[in-house]
Formats: sequence, C-alpha cells, structure tokens
Amino acid sequence: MNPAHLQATHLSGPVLVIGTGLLGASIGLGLRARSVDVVLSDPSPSAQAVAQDIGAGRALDPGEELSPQLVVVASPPDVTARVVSQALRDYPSAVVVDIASVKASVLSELQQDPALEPADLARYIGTHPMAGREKSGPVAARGELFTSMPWVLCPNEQTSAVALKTAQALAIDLGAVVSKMSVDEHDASVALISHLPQVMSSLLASRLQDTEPHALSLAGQGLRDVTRIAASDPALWVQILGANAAKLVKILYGVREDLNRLIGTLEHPEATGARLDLAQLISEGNAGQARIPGKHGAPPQSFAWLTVLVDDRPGQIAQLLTEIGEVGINLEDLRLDHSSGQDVGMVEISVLPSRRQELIDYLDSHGWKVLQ
Ligand SMILES: NC(=O)C1=CN([C@@H]2O[C@H](COP(=O)(O)OP(=O)(O)OC[C@H]3O[C@@H](n4cnc5c(N)ncnc54)[C@H](O)[C@@H]3O)[C@@H](O)[C@H]2O)C=CC1
Ligand SMILES: O=C(O)C(=O)Cc1ccc(O)cc1
Repeated sequence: MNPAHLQATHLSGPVLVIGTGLLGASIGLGLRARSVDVVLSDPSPSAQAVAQDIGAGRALDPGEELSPQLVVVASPPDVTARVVSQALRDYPSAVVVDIASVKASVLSELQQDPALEPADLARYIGTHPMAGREKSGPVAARGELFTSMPWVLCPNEQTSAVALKTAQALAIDLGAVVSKMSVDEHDASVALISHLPQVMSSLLASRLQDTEPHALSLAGQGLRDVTRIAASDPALWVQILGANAAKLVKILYGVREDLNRLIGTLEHPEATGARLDLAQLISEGNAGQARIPGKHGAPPQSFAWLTVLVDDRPGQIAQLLTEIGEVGINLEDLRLDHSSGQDVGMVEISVLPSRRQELIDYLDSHGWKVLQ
C-alpha cells in the first residue's frame, strides 16, 4: 500500500541522527549529499568521530540550542524505545522516527512509557529501511545504501499527518521506495522476508565450521549467495530474533515439516514417489523465487547473466564498466569473484535478456574475454 495521497516533500533540516553506526552514518551521508544539515550523536565517541570524519554530519556546536525538524533514532533495537522517548521530550517540536528492524515491541514499550503523553506519540512514527549490510559500524556506511530499496512506514494510531509526511520525505530524499504497513503486518512480513533468511543462512554456514579445507576450496557462487548474511552481527540479531520470536517460530514450524519430509525422502531415495517429491521441492522453490520483486518494487524480472574475465590489476573493472556505459546498456546487477590461485577476476554482469547478446558481441569485439 503506497501513501500516494501524500504529496512528496523534501527535508529542510536540521536532522539529528542518534546512533551513528552503519545505518545512522549511512542516513547522514545520504542527507549530506543533499546538503541537509545533519547533527550526529552517539554514546560511543569513536562511532561518533568516525561518522563525522566520513562526512555523515557534524557534532553539536558548544552552546548550540538545537531545534531539529527531524530526529532519526538509529540505535540498537533493544534501547530504541528509550532513546525515542528521550528524544520526544528533549525536542518538543521535532518529528521522531526510529529505523529498528522490529516495530511492534518498540511501539508497545512507547505506549506504556509513563513519561510520555499521547500527544507525544503524534510526533513519532516507526519506520524500517529494508536495506543494510552484513557489517556494522560507521566504517561500513554508504550514502547510497537506500537507493531503490523499500522503506516501510508504520504509523501508530496517534501519528500526525506531519510526522508521516516528514518520515516519507526522509525515505524519498534517500532514494528509497516508500510503503506503509501496521506494526503487526510489518513484523509478520519481515519474519519471512528478513529473519528467516538470516537464520537459514546462519544454520547453513555453521555447518562449514569444521569442514576440511579441501571441501571449502570448491566453494562457488551458490554457497556465497546463501551465506553472505551469515557474517551479520550477533549482538544485533539476538535483539531482532528475540523481539520477533513468536512470528518467526510459526514459519519455522513449517520449515521443520518440510525438512522432515525431505529427510524421509532422502532416506529412501529409490522408493516410489521419491523422485517426484524431490522435483516438487525444487519446483516449489522455483515458484517462490520467481515471486521476488525486481528493483523499485517492480514485478519480478529475470535478468540474463554473463561473465567477463579481467586481469587482476587496478583499473580493469572501471574500464569494463566505462565501456558497458558507452554502449548504453544498463547494468542491473554486478558480482565480483576470484578464481582461486589465479591472477584473474570474474565479473558477473546481469542485463535485460534482450540486450545480452548485443553486449557479448560488443565486449568480444573490444578484446574482453566473455564466458557465456
Ligand atoms: N544492520 C542493518 O543492516 C540494518 C539495521 N537496521 C536497524 O538499524 C539500527 C542500527 O543498526 P546498525 O546501524 O546496523 O548498528 P550499528 O551497531 O552499526 O550501530 C548502532 C549504533 O548505536 C549506538 N548506540 C548504542 N547504544 C545507544 C544508545 N543508547 N543511544 C544511542 N545510540 C546508541 C552504537 O554506539 C552504534 O554506533 C538497529 O535498530 C537495526 O535494527 C535497520 C535496517 C538494516
Ligand atoms: O545485508 C542484507 O542484505 C540485509 O538484508 C541486511 C538487513 C538487516 C536487517 C534489516 O532489518 C534489514 C536489512
């Protein structure tokens, strides 16, 4: 559901970002690129200093009385309600948003906070940018993190039109695609779309801990695809999974059933119907995967991949991208890989299927080695 009835506006600032880790510093960088005045605050002096050094915003000037248009709380989920509550009281004319990965627990803590009046909650709106990385801290921050990524707004019953509009302006200024949901709809959705992938990735990657190096040396892109987020921060995920346990466990009951069925099939692979069961498993996966939307929330789009071999020396990839730009073909996605033990890199490129052959012919004729 898109809040299309709300006219898009931009932030005027100042914006105070509390919590200057990966997300807070990325928001600061993105807003600074639009020349919005961003003030940073973090209880960790090093997180604050790094965020300032990378250009995500400035410190409060000594003696400055800040009156922010917007406060963005980007702290860990378990302290988020407390930080929001303090911000609502410290800045009585500001809109306050948080970006924590879970929404119902934060709202319920705020609704039970005796220090807040119902009117305070009119200036608060929970939000969640569905963009991040498996790394944390401001060093990993990127101003473009939110470009074309979903950003969910979860207004509460009291949220004012101004608060909703200001949160929408934040997401739009950072290039995100805005949608609106209740906190329960949000938490049920992310249990499947974000929290299940995290636990499945962690479960799978944990199997690799004691694997022999000769087996690991065979690792290809498939394993990398499904284990990237297994490198995520345990401290953050303990909080996310704990806060959304009830919604996630319902999905895991279904996964357990499917897993039991698969184990039963594989224990007797020659039994009648076993092959059909396996085909069904893979086909059902095909059907689910095909439903994942493309960029900008567009309908699922399958792109065609090709692989280009490049020498492992500086400037090669930049040169390749420049040449692809010159032929006017839009890159939909890009992955880099290295052949173990060789001085070559592999650049995997995805483009619209209708442009794939044209790009292969162009790159071939310009001396690139294309693997099809
Ligand atoms: N990591 C990700 O990919 C995503 C994270 N989020 C949410 O964004 C929020 C921040 O996550 P990250 O930036 O990844 O974490 P991070 O660990 O990189 O940064 C968190 C920052 O909050 C600061 N902090 C700790 N206690 C605080 C307090 N009481 N008051 C103010 N700041 C405090 C820390 O010093 C740290 O600099 C979390 O609520 C998370 O659920 C949302 C979308 C994606
Ligand atoms: O790294 C990725 O691809 C992620 O999906 C990261 C992420 C982590 C937590 C969120 O609440 C949202 C996104």
